[in-house]
Amino acid sequence: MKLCIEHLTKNFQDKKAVEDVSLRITPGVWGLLGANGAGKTTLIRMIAGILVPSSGRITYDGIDIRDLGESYRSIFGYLPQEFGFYPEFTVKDYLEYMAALKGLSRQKTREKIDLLLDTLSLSDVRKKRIVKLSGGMKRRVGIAQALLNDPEVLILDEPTSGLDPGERVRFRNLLSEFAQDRIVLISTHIVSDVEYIATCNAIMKDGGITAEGTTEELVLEMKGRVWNGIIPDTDLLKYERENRIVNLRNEAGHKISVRYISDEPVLPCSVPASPRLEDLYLWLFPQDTRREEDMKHEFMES
Ligand SMILES: Nc1ncnc2c1ncn2[C@@H]1O[C@H](COP(=O)(O)OP(=O)(O)OP(=O)(O)O)[C@@H](O)[C@H]1O
Repeated sequence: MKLCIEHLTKNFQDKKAVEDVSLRITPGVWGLLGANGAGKTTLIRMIAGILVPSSGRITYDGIDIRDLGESYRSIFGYLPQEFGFYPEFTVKDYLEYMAALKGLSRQKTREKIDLLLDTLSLSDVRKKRIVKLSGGMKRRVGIAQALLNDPEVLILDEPTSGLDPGERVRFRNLLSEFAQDRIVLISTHIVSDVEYIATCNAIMKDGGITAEGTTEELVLEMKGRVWNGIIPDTDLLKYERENRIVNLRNEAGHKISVRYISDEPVLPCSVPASPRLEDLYLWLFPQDTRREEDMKHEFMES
């Protein structure tokens, strides 16, 4: 079971959304990390066979997915960022409709829907119209449809948006279990979605893959660059302007404990911190580092 992406490029007029991307994806959970506009959705839509690459190819077990046609779709599950449904559909109607599109038998459809509704805590709303559901529930319905055909390859685009923290944890556990002998690719800019469950991560930036490896391999890059310091709370904005602060916590006595990235310790009372994948991500995508306005807001609320 191997999904190979070979020198894949996608141009939209003069915009190169994906440029010369190559990946060999084997069973396990893969995290595809990148900021907004990095090219993740474009790459995923090509893997899903919805977008035709400008150049390069994608093979599954050595055969071009365009030649696999219907048989590729039957082993494939996909949760797009936004999924469409008729407004009249109840959860059950929608899942039955999707099961029919995927060619499941009636018996299999019934069994699978019952199981997924139960696993995703949707049994109580099976007769509810999807439009009436909360964002998190809608997302879980989307996840259920992606799992209907027990896909060998499961691709999820920003799967946890709208899920509450408890749902996120349950969802991560579900995926870890599901990925034992399958390929699960999760595209996200939320590092914690993949940090502890991904067998491998690929980080996308400006249409290309800038880093690839296990979480342990990737965080090595940040070794000796992550620190914890303590600053007076009145100096937060000054320090924030001058340093790459990735996290903070209010302490007693008008102090703030600050996690920051720097080649050298520069804040008072600095001690080295164990690097995490999030540190590397924020190093690569400084624009996703906590914005000054967010920090000011959080600081004033606390
Ligand atoms: N149909 C299109 N026509 C023109 N440009 C596009 C099109 N689709 C995507 N792009 C551009 O390609 C780049 C990559 O977009 P893409 O949606 O793949 O990024 P992304 O990493 O998925 O971002 P997000 O997390 O915001 O969805 C962006 O600059 C985007 O504006």
